[in-house]
Amino acid sequence: MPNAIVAARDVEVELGGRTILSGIGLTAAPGEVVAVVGDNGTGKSTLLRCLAGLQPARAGRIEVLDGPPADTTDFWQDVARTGDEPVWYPGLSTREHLELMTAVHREVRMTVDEALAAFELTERADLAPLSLSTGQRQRLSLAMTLLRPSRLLLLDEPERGLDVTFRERLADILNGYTAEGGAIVMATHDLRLPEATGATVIRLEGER
Ligand SMILES: Nc1ncnc2c1ncn2[C@@H]1O[C@H](COP(=O)(O)OP(=O)(O)OP(=O)(O)O)[C@@H](O)[C@H]1O
Repeated sequence: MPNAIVAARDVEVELGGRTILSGIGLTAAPGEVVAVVGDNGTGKSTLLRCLAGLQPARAGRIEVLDGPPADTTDFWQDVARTGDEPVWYPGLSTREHLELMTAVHREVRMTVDEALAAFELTERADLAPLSLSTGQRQRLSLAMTLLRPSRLLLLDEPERGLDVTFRERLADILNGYTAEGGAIVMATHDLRLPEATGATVIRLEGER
């Protein structure tokens, strides 16, 4: 598909001798959101890892920004990902974790203060991440991902640990990202998030 930021066709993945994904395809052009849904163990995280170049596919074709995904610094210039909890740097506060992002990326999508406000962390800025609640830490992880520039967001269960009010706020934040021309592929168990972001839904079926 011309102009697609991510395009995958007939993706097949085997793990531990089992076929986890088979015949999976998706595309996301600038401004589009794809939500991958399905029961536990149906392969949502595996698919996101394939799109990130972290999991080889046994068959099929995946293109991200006109090339095969690869775990290289060039690739990660344009692609931002959340999944497992990031490594938190000992001794650095919530604010300083965001400042790290501004130090390593030439341009950022928002200032540290704007990110703290958008992710409702202003009051917690001086605490270490490990002193935050689970949901607050997830908000910090998302803030670090959304603060840096990217053209594609790969989000694995971005709603994890978030309360209902912030899940709605997250939909607004993601809509702001796509309005700027970014594309999003997310795995989610929250069916309101795809609806609120106008996502194309891909449902994975299979063994649980
Ligand atoms: N390294 C591995 N070796 C063997 N099997 C694996 C490996 N990693 C994952 N799997 C299996 O692949 C399947 C898909 O896992 P995956 O994490 O992609 O599912 P998921 O849809 O993201 O699940 P959840 O909703 O629980 O997050 C699971 O059955 C899991 O046990």
